[in-house]
Amino acid sequence: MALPSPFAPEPSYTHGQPARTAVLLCNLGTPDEPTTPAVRRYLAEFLSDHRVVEIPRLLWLLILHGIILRFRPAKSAAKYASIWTPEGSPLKVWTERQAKMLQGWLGQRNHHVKVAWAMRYGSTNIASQLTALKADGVTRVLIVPAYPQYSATTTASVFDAVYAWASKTRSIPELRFVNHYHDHSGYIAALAASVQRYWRANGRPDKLVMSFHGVPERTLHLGDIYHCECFKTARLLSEALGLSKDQFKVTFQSRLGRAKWLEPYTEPTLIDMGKAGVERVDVICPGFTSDCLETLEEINMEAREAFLHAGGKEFHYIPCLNDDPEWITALCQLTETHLSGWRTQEAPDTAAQEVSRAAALALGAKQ
Ligand SMILES: C=CC1=C(C)c2cc3[nH]c(cc4nc(cc5[nH]c(cc1n2)c(C)c5CCC(=O)O)C(CCC(=O)O)=C4C)c(C)c3C=C
Ligand SMILES: [Fe+2]
Ligand SMILES: [Fe+2]
Repeated sequence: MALPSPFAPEPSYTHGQPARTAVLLCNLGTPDEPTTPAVRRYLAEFLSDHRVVEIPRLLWLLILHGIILRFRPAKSAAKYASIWTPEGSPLKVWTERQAKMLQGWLGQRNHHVKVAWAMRYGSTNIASQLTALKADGVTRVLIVPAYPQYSATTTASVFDAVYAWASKTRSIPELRFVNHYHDHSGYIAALAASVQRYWRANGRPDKLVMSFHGVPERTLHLGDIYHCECFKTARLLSEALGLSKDQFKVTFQSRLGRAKWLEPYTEPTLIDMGKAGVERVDVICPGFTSDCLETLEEINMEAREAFLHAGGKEFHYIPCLNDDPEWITALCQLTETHLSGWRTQEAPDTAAQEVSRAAALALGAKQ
């Protein structure tokens, strides 16, 4: 009797076929709908990831299931409802659009590449998308996280999901990973152009606040490079805009729990500015490549309210790069660099095909 294999059977799909290359754009994930049960499902998966919360497992699971998942889903669902669009969650809508545009851009540059998108948590997950790509004959995949700054909490977690899928797969495609692009010239230029465009239309602020998603401060001491990469992005953006040190400020948002996170925190900083007589602030979130709950609700609603309440006069939110053509061009340059050597721009290697076809025939003849 044959023992069952831990790997699912699969066709030897690469046999005699030319290599097919894909780019998988991976973002964080979002609930399927802005309801308490859907948000609870999403948060349960997200916050159970040991990359996201690095404290002893048992203690954390008790806190997560005993406290957080009881109260947070309803509050978060109301926030999601305030930013939801007819097409769904903004994070999903923008990520899908970026993938479509990148497909077109790469196609125009004669790359024979399939561009897909996936989410680390929730629907359209990384495993299901990799399985679909493989079923489509893809043999090489470039993984592109939507995060310009590397963090173990986000980037490494995307990679974990890819490795987990690969560990259950017999024929693993060739894999490449983009770790970060916090200092990529195209990304910085796209950010600078979006700020300049905004300022041409709306005038300039007293301060530009660059707000990045926070992480626990402990991760910095444990060696996470995220903090340094945020500051490098901010410095490069300020240089591109010709700002002096007193014209901008880097802050960190979205703190969760009681531990110390990276400082200065965005909202208290804005409150201090409002109290100190700063009349106009413009806020940009360079670490988010798509608008989402954290930018549209936490910054453009909550932080706005806090600043104005503290005495500020004008609050302007500068949107994320979303479907900005300069950003898609940067994404195209970035992927092109990482695709090099995979010969996506050439016709399939017919000589190699002939050899493998001949080998297949010879094998067939022997059986
Ligand atoms: C322990 C908690 C969290 C860490 C660490 C963390 C890091 C981190 N997150 C992003 C990007 C996004 N986070 C988003 C939402 C979100 N983040 C956390 C917690 C941590 N994030 C929670 C609980 C939530 C859900 C919303 C809520 O209940 O407050 C999002 C938006 C998702 C959306 O659906 O719109 C993004 C994007 C980064 C880049 C990062 C570390 C660098
Ligand atoms: Fe987050
Ligand atoms: Fe938040």
